Amino acid sequence: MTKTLDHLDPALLATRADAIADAARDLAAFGWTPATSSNFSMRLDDGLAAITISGRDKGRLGRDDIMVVDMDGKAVGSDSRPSAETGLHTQVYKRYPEANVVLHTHSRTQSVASRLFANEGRIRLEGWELQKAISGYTTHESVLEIPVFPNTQHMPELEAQVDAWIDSGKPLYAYLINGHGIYTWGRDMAETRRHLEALEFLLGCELDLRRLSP
Ligand SMILES: CSC[C@@H](O)[C@@H](O)C(=O)COP(=O)(O)O
Ligand SMILES: [Zn+2]
Repeated sequence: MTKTLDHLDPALLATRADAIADAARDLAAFGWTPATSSNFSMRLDDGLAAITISGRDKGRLGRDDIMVVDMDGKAVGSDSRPSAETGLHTQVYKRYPEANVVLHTHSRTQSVASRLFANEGRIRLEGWELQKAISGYTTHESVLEIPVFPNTQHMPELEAQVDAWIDSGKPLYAYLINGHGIYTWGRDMAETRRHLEALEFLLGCELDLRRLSP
């Protein structure tokens, strides 16, 4: 059955679109969304999410740059093309019912770290106080693993890699895609931004350590 927006409160969509645009403007100002890269979404209900339209300048989003998709990534009530990476967003909503926001950015730090750690397939973070910015982490002594998946333009391949990591029982709070960027999520926009900002900081610290260590 074709889904419609009939049962969706337009005020809810407008609020979510504004929240996405506000966050995107800030992240773009940090320089993390160069050249129309990056994509952002928020869950609307069990079956729908608001997501950025493909190819838009993420630093200048308005309500018209956000559309609705179902959990199969299909456009609902719009002829626009959703983000090319919509499948990675809906995957998070399907795998993590508590997740309501997904943020994907392409910062220089994220991009360089993904290349540097690609051979190891993961970045192991340990000993950093800021790990506690990730929900569920209460001490710098814990180990926070961020996988680095090979990049591909074929989303089902990427989704399969993410599924395999989750199915192996390992915790997943974020992942890098090699030469591409980072995906992270959370219960609300504040938590998700905290995750993203902490990870950006931690990846930068790891890069500095590699640069400075003899
Ligand atoms: C402009 S290059 C980056 C894109 O290929 C992609 O990785 C990206 O993040 C943005 O794609 P989009 O389709 O606008 O959501
Ligand atoms: Zn991307």
